[in-house]
Amino acid sequence: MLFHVRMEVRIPHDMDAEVKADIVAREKAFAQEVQRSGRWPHLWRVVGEYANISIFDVESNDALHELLSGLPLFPYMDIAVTPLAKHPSDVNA
Ligand SMILES: O=C(O)CC1=CCC(=O)O1
Repeated sequence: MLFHVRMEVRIPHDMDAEVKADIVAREKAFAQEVQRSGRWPHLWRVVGEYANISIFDVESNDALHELLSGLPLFPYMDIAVTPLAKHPSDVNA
């Protein structure tokens, strides 16, 4: 199942710099591990925002929730999920 996911990062401005750096480093390592597994085929920065647009390819809603809630930045992100279905005019469908 494919999902379009928008993540807006909202780290508190008063977070300790070392704590922030550790969370961001763990986020990167986790994200790259999931990308290498094939379950996170697209990760794009939204121009001008501390936000990303991602495509996930996972087996279920529950699998996506488990993955997203495992992100180290999860407590500091606003996340919007859009489930995707095949478009009847898609020549690749
Ligand atoms: O910086 C972001 O958009 C948040 C994030 C998601 C995966 C990652 O490595 O950073």
